[in-house]
Amino acid sequence: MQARKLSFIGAGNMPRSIISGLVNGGYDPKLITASNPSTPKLEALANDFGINTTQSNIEACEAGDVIILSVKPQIMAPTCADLIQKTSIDGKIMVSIAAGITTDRIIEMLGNYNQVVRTMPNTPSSLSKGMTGLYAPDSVTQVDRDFVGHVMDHVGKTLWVEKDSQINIVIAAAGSSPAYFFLFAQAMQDEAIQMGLSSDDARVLVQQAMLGSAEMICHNPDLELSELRTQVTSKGGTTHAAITAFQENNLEAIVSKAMQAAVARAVKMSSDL
Ligand SMILES: NC(=O)C1=CN([C@@H]2O[C@H](COP(=O)(O)OP(=O)(O)OC[C@H]3O[C@@H](n4cnc5c(N)ncnc54)[C@H](OP(=O)(O)O)[C@@H]3O)[C@@H](O)[C@H]2O)C=CC1
Ligand SMILES: O=C(O)[C@@H]1CCC=N1
Repeated sequence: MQARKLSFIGAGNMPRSIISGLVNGGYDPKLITASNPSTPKLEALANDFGINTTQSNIEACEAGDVIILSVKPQIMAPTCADLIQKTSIDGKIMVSIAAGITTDRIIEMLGNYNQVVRTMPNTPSSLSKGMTGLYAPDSVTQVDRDFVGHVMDHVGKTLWVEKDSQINIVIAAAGSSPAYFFLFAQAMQDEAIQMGLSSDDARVLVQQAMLGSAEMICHNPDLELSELRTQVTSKGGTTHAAITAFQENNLEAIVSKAMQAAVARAVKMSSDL
């Protein structure tokens, strides 16, 4: 697939993760530009990955064929308004990574420009272990869908959804979920420290168990997750005691409530922004 020039508007945590995965995955850094109002993140991106940087969103937009709108949802509207007032976006593919802004709303923010792809990536993209959900309206050609999918394939796996609203499920299950796993890992590390291990030893135990478990899930696609759990759980043993404690304290209900809260927040943001 022919490479195209990518410009990121906003250079915070998420675009940095994508840029890291792209460059480490072989995307030519000379084809990547990022803009940001302050310079420290731009300097770090230029030093670490050799990409082009600018403090001007307009310059970044003019440099790119594919524009990745990477600002916080709350400033997406004024950022888009500024772009369409000061430069032409005709012929460009506009990609949003923002949570809680529907595709229709992005199109509206861009003055009814409908070459828009809505995506929801996550920060493991920095290690090319990301998960990105994508949605595009009928106005976007298959060639352009394929290109945006190809870009995000550089930083992990991709999943196209049929309806814009399903991006909110991607947020709950993958966009936000690295934070759930970090919280779980932190709670385990804290308890192992309480029980008498050093912080470093507690961390290595937790991180290696988490990594190995994730790898087992990936390498055993035909095994249900419940079966992988059963394989660890000896009758009358320690795992059974721990799992019983989780279930008596409604772990499944807590997870369900947390994912529903993420979706509800995205829906609320969509109505406010
Ligand atoms: N973090 C995550 O895990 C994920 C985030 N997202 C989405 O990614 C987007 C960015 O989030 P994230 O990177 O985490 O946010 P950050 O807070 O890390 O970064 C926001 C960046 O936007 C910059 N900025 C502020 N105003 C402007 C402007 N007018 N023009 C250009 N850049 C500006 C800020 O610059 P400065 O430092 O100078 O203020 C900052 O670098 C959001 O829409 C979020 O919903 C999606 C999936 C996952
Ligand atoms: O918390 C947020 O709103 C963003 C979107 C998904 C992850 N971070």
